[in-house]
Amino acid sequence: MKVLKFGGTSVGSVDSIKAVIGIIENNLAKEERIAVVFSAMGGVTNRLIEIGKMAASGNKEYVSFLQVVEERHFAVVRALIPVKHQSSTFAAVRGLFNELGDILKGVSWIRELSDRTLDLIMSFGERLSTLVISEILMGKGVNSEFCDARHIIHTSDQFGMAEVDFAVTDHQILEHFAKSTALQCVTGFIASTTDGVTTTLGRGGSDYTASILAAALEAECIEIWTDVDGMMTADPRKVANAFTIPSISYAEAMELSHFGAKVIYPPSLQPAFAKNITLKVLNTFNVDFEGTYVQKTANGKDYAITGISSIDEIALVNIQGSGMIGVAGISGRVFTALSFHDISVILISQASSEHSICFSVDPKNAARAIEVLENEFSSEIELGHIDSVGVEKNLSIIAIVGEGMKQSSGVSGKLFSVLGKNGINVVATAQGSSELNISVVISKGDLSKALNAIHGVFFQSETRSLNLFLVGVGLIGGTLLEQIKNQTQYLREEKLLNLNLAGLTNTKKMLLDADGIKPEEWKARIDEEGVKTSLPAFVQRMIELNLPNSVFVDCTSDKDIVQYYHMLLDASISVVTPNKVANSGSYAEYLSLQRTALKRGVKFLYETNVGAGLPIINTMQGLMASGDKFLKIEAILSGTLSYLFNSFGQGVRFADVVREAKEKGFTEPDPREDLSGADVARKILILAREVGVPLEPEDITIAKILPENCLAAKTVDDFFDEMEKSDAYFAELAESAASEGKKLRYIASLDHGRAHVELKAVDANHPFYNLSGSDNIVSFTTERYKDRPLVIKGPGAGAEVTASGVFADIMSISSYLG
Ligand SMILES: NC(=O)c1ccc[n+]([C@@H]2O[C@H](COP(=O)([O-])OP(=O)(O)OC[C@H]3O[C@@H](n4cnc5c(N)ncnc54)[C@H](O)[C@@H]3O)[C@@H](O)[C@H]2O)c1
Ligand SMILES: N[C@@H](CCO)C(=O)O
Ligand code: NA
Repeated sequence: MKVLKFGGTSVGSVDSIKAVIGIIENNLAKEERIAVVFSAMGGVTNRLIEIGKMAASGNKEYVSFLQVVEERHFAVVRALIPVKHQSSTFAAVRGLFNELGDILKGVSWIRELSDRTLDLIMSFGERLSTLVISEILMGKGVNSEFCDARHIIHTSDQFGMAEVDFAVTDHQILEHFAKSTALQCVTGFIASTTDGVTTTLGRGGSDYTASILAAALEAECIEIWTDVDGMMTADPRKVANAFTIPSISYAEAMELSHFGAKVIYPPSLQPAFAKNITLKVLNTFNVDFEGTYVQKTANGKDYAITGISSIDEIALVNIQGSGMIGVAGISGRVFTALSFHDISVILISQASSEHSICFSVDPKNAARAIEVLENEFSSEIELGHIDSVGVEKNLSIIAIVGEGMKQSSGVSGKLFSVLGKNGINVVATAQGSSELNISVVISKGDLSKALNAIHGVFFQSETRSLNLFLVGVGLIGGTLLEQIKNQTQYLREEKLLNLNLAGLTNTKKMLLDADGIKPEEWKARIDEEGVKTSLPAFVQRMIELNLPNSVFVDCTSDKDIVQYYHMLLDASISVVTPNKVANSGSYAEYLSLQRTALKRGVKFLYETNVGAGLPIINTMQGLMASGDKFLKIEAILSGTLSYLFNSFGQGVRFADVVREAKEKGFTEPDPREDLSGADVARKILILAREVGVPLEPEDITIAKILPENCLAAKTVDDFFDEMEKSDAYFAELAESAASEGKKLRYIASLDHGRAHVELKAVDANHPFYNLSGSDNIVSFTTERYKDRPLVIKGPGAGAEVTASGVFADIMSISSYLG
């Protein structure tokens, strides 16, 4: 025996009823013995309540509202019952509406709507839907019978939420089902007293009907047919990656639905649970989908938790005072007073200091809760033993639920760590000793971010997202987008990582889209949908979006952008950049960025500030963290200058090689920065700071490469003109080095806390002699690398290597976020 229950959406329209009939016929074809329970057509119960209230208030418009409800039922009859059988069904439906019309007329006369009358009015919803569907089945030749549950389920006269008399009910169900072999189409939700007065079963009433039947008939299974794919790991409207939980225990289902998962209402399934009857939650609109099995114990688990659920809005009430410490009975009084005033408490937390108790309630009860407690403790408040009672609003609760967390360590660690890494403050927390549920109270504005971030870490085999916001789509930014485009599939398939480009701006236009901008479409989309660029607006919008795992990527050389780094890091958004401006300003600024990132638990990464993609800064940070001491740094840090000195010589003009370097993407957007030595000076400054030497920009001495006329050039074009004029000067430089068998090298060094940059001619014995192309080289002499220095060498400029260094920083944030 199997009991099938179809909810309001499943019987809400002609098409959905067709699907329902198909499901029933399938089951009958398998020669399964089944019983079916129906809710009222979707929305009808609420409509009937409204109509009843209108009638009671003397509003005659209820008549036309009722006609609309009637027409919905007629439409189903017309569509699904063969014409020659329609008239008897129409007559029966009309008969019910006449009866309901009379009742409502009475209500409008006496202007009173008791709970008892309301139950009677509501009962028409299920009576109508079930009658019509049983007629449709009969029209299709199915041997079926309409069963008015008021004849078999008997209850107390607590209208609105009547209590079932199981002794009588079970007996009547068995007797009724023994009488006939026809398929029973049973009205959900409704029952009656032993005197035959109509009652209803309260929230989840039709599930309750199915459960009562299944328990009495000792069914193997109840199928709850609804409009979603079973119970999900999280609310799919809030978490796009949520997926169906294949198997869940009764206890877990209880916990999840207490915290807002509305697919089933477990208290109404208690009779079935008590008899270990399996429950399946299935989708009428996706018949072949497996759905969710709800059983006493769930089948093997793939994840540490089973699901996440939340209550969007709660208020947190806090009562505290030194007079509470060690005093018995305070919490008893708190909760007795609340229960006396019918205020339901959602979560309770008390720290072991006993100094305060906090609990959360529905916000609409918050003011009353305070009043109740201030009354209860008025004398303690007066004596100062209890401070006044406080309330905090605009909060949400998130609960992670699962039997898997019992006696397994690390679950709460993971929860709090992902919240921390996303800058989400936990206001209160509670975990019962059943270890089935850990609840956290957070700010309402962080709810969506928190749900997505938590879902990401606990359901890892589902793809996680990293949200990127890119500023500057020039050489490096553009190349980065190209690299991301080419890696998207690999990252998704192999690393289960979705790089979601959520925002993009160039100097003209900007575009933000939380759902992502495909890298291959960015140009077209920014053209069509972009709005005028405004960096403050971009940053503000990003912060407002409040997406989890957000990373700001600055691929400009903009000097003013840096002011936003603080704001971003402070909002727990990581920053990745090849732009050296932030780290080469004042030391105080450098330090404060480092501190802010640390404080907020996010990352500020800038590996490409020095040597492009070469692992220079990471290596230094690793050595520093592990306690090595830097004694000396010597380095060639300009890809552009390296290329120049490797390429120009006999017959090659200096200005032409600079042009080549620019074309190859080695130079700064303004090549004067490279040739003036400024770029190298910034880099050695950054390296000095990385090893704890607090230098300021003016502390670096820079030897000039260029003659005065070049340095004085006002524009980049003038600059090239001046270099052409200075050809003889450069030729002389190159020849004098070559004549001694030497090569020119622009070497930066840090020694005994002093940094300088100088132009040297080095011979073949010098370790920096053998370089080619845009090679950089750094040589670290440290306490651990004393006899032979640690050397890192390779191409230190260019679009591909720089963009891939930026990409690597982004990837390291993704692994940090887990
Ligand atoms: N080229 C290299 O080898 C290399 C290596 C390491 C680091 N870097 C650094 O990478 C950064 C980018 O270099 P690039 O070669 O791509 O420069 P680029 O001039 O090609 O690109 C920068 C882009 O940013 C845009 N931009 C500037 N300010 C902006 C703002 N406020 N809002 C939006 N867009 C803005 C510009 O219009 C330009 O399109 C620089 O900081 C550079 O120092 C470059
Ligand atoms: N312009 C820089 C790019 C790398 O920072 C260089 O030439 O080295
Ligand atoms: Na680097």
